[in-house]
Amino acid sequence: MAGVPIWSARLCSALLIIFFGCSEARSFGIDYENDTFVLDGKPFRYVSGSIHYSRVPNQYWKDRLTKMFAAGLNAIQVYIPWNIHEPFQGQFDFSGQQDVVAFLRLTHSIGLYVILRPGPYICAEWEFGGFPAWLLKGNNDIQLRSSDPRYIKAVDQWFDVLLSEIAPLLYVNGGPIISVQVENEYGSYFACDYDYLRFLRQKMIDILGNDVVLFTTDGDGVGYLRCGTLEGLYTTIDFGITYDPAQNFNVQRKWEPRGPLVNSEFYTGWLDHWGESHSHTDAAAFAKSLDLLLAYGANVNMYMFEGGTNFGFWNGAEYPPFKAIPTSYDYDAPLSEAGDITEKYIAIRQVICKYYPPPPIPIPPSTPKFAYGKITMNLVSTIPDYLEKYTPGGPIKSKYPINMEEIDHYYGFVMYRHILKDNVSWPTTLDIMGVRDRGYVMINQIPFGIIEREKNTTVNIKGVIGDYLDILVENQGRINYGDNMNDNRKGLITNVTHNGDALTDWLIYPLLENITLVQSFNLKHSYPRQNGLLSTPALYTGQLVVPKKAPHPMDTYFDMSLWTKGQVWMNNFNLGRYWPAAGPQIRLYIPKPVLNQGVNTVVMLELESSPCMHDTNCFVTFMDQPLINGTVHTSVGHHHGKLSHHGYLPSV
Ligand SMILES: CCCC/N=C1\SC[C@@H]2[C@H](O)[C@H](O)[C@@H](O)CN12
Repeated sequence: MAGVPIWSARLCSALLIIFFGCSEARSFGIDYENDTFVLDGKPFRYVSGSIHYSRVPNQYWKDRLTKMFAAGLNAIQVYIPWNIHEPFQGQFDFSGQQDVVAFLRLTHSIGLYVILRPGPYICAEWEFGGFPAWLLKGNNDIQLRSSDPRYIKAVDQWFDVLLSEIAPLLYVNGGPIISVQVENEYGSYFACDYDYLRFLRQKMIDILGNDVVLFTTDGDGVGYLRCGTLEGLYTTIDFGITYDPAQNFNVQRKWEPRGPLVNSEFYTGWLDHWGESHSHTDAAAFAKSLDLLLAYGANVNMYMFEGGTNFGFWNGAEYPPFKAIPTSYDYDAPLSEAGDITEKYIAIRQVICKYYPPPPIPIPPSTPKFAYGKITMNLVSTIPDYLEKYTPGGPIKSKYPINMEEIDHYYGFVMYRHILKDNVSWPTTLDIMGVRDRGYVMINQIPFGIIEREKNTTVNIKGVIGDYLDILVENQGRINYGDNMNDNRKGLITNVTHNGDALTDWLIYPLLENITLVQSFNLKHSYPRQNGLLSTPALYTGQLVVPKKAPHPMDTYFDMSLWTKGQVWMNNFNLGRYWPAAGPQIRLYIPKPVLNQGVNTVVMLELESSPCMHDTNCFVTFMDQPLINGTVHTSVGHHHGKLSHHGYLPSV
């Protein structure tokens, strides 16, 4: 699809002026003499906040954006994740939760301008930094974020489609978009490929025209700006709390001696990792620093203002070492994950009101939360028993294991099955170096251990000819930052070996894209085996009954603190990953739009250790309070010392 030429968008704008007598052409630019942005010829400073439409249910977009307007912001900053809009190469989705145009129009209607960050790379603790995983299929040595022609071809096609959607929403064309970022902290990446930046700049100009402010953002260090900036793109920086803005902005002034001062990511909080304490930034300290920045005349975007949730499999990861991001992206932001007003929100609003008239609307209330209480969960099937029924088309057969990208299964789980060709006595050690990222090893459904990338990639087994060696692999999220982003393939990316010899002939089952099938299961003979603390990965279901009267349903929180690690769906909506055994997140946010009045169906995949082995604990609880700062355990999953190699079949 060719990009819509800019003249057509410009023509629309001109016709608006002619036929509707708009008094003057709209304009947004930079006044280098007075070191300011200018909007329709008048000095303009933005006080902005970041929100990601992909992390907030679209039914709640208006609630969060209105709260941002009520805080005194005049703009929002938003990323566009490429992977939610082009799930398969050449297949585009801008509908429903992906309707970015609707989100931008809604933002405009509320009275907020937009600072757009279309990437193509966005970082953001988002899966693969926004890149679609199909970029890695077959391209074993693709160099992302460079002039690699394979990468450029994919970006070119994507930007033709995306920027054509965006052009009519530029400020000059009657929309809210006042500026557009090129790439993202490119100076932090090793490639330093100026031709790549020049390609992006030209692509944006070709479709968006010359009347939009294009800018870059990098950490406030000379080392970052050396490779992150480009002629024709306005240089901005990002940094957290400071009590000496001059020192921070001196770095920007080395590249932009004149023009507006801009902190594009003023950190209100910070990201979390499973197994590490929840991040916190003091509200008063942040407010004091914001006051100094506004007094200094800076343009500020607060990152994040509304963090939201990594629903589904959309979280990213840090590397090295590999550390996955939790489901909650609360970020200790002024608006909580559920959009609740916080102390930090009030403190920020008070500071903004020192510089601008108070917003013309009251602060909207936090949405009500309800504790729906405890429900019993029931076993549906172990994953090995589920395989035959779930994949009617049968598994993929291969001599050696195949990584997820090659089988066009990009997110979630894959089961790799090998039927033993020899009797192997205890302890036979398997090397599974290429596990990406975490694997659950079974013999005939008996757990024999957990393997983890770069931490523990060997497991001892025993078995006889014909036994099933099953390895259930979880893709915990692709690395979203740093120089290792090209190495992001998932599943088993190398062979499984014993004494250096590769095991051959594998059956490969992509898992759990369509959770609706789980409801049709009634496998009586299926029950989890237990070995030490581990139980066979298995599916469980339960029913939550919500009163059939207003104000139900309401937001609620899913507490599975007796469970260990897995995935959970509500009414087939993928709420995300849970890992209370690691923390700090102990409960998952369930937004009201996911629930129905009446019966709601929960499905859980418990990977490690089910509480249902002891009938009394097979339940989950719905609470009215979040819990994302719980106890953390870094040495999670290392049950090996407690495994016996006999395994036993408990009575279930
Ligand atoms: C020390 C690593 C810095 C990497 N940059 C980060 S971590 C949190 C934020 C978000 O990822 C944001 O998307 C980045 O642009 C900047 N940043």
